[in-house]
Amino acid sequence: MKITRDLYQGSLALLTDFYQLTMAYAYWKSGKSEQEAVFNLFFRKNPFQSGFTIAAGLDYVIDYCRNFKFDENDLAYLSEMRKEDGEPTFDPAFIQYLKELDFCCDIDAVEEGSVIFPNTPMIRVKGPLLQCQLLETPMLNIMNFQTLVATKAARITLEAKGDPVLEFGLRRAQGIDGALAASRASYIGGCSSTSNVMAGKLFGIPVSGTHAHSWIMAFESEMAAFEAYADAFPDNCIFLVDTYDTIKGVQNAIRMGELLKEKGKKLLGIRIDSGDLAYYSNVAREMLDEAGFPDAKVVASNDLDEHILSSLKLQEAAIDIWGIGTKLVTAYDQPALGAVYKMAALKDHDGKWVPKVKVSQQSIKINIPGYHNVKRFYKNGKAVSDMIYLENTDLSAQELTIIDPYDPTKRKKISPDQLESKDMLVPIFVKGEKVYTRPLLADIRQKTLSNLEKFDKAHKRLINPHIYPVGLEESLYHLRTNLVLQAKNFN
Ligand SMILES: Nc1ncnc2c1ncn2[C@@H]1O[C@H](COP(=O)(O)OP(=O)(O)OP(=O)(O)O)[C@@H](O)[C@H]1O
Ligand SMILES: O=P(O)(O)OC[C@H]1O[C@H](OP(=O)(O)OP(=O)(O)O)[C@H](O)[C@@H]1O
Ligand SMILES: O=C(O)c1cccnc1
Ligand SMILES: [Mg+2]
Repeated sequence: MKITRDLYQGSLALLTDFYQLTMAYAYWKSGKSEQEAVFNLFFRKNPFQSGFTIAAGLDYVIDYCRNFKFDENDLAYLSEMRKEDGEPTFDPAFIQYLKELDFCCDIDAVEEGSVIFPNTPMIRVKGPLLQCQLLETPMLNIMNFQTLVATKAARITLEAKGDPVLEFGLRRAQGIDGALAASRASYIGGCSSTSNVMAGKLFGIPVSGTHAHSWIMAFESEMAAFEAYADAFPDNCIFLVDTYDTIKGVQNAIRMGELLKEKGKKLLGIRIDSGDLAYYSNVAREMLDEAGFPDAKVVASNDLDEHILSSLKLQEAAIDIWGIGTKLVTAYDQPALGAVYKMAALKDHDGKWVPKVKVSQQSIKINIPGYHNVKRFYKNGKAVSDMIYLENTDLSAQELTIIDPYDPTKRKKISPDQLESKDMLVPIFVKGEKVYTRPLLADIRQKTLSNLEKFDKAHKRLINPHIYPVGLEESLYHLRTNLVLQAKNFN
């Protein structure tokens, strides 16, 4: 088998946990496969102690659902599976059922690039129980990682305060697919470009880069290396100055700048990849300015993250462009988001929806039941709170109360007629048909930036961000409380 090409043989249907398939089989056998259900995908805590999260990955989910099909190879593999007693794991009639399976769910989701918060549904799936169940693992796989990295990228780009952030992560990313998804998510989160050429080709992300220390080391002197690079790329000269001695490197870059000037070309900048970046960037800035290159940019890299970036800004480092790899694409300080996918309602045999809760000793693990949506309220263009509400609730009252799902003493009154509002979930699939027009990636990135603008800076600071209010509409709060009490046999 070719490991890195054609590995999936065109089908992702088996990219799931085995228990999804055994449950699917058992649903089918017990006559429950077509019973209608609602599931929600959500997370319980913002990553990185952030005050917000950026949604990413929906486009992959759309692609997954559109190609939701077990192909001949998948079915052959499943047919060959055996139980301990040597009998086939799956009845041939079930294999035939899978073969004919036609994706027919309704899916609503928050758009990529949305600013989102714990406990609110990112994706809501309604459809036959068996299909809803089969979507769990692949959707979580996709959404958990891309949302995590998009959030990390947004935190970094917010601290960069408009300076370009170049994503350099490919060499340290979690494998091939992890690298591609991370480049995509980093761009959604606000990075300007990627060094990953394949991500550029596949997703249309701008590709950019400088050169490595090995380039310098391949020549007899740093100056000779700069000259050869300028010869090949006279319009794209950003010289890496720290291979031997950063100050001498900047002097050489300035000499090159003068040579380029004589040819009617321009020194774009320098890159510093070691040492005290505040100190060296300022020394380099002064040298470049004095030599008549005020437009030459200083690029910095070397194990940067949002915290070091923020510190460098406070130190007034003269850095214009930030190259960030490892800590961005691996989401270094929190390797997984922890989003979950939980049943919220099931239709009974009389066609009535029954809301469902999973009870837990840990109150944070008790899900929000029912077919619900999220409404975001805005005042003077700024987001003020999110309300999770049951779709059939009458919201025409003058005043609504939202209640914190984990602390009923935390409440907020909302006067809907004095505020603008929008529902966060938008229709993606209706009965298996795609109704959503997928935006261009560059537009999603733009949306992230403009969505973040709508939030007060208190929610965006790195340390102890102010918690954005998200609450349950009162009747949903009571429904949930009663269901939990019922499940615990209190009433
Ligand atoms: N002024 C600064 N304030 C805070 N952190 C900084 C500052 N300058 C550099 N850093 C960070 O400090 C760390 C320095 O790491 P390290 O000691 O491994 O690098 P180095 O010795 O400078 O370079 P290298 O090992 O790549 O030659 C990096 O994460 C870098 O981003
Ligand atoms: O530091 P990151 O945020 O991951 O950014 C990417 C790094 O990759 C390159 O060098 P590499 O780390 O391969 O070698 P180095 O450690 O000698 O710099 C580059 O010079 C950066 O340092
Ligand atoms: O283009 C660069 O400067 C670059 C690319 C990948 C990793 N580090 C640096
Ligand atoms: Mg390094």
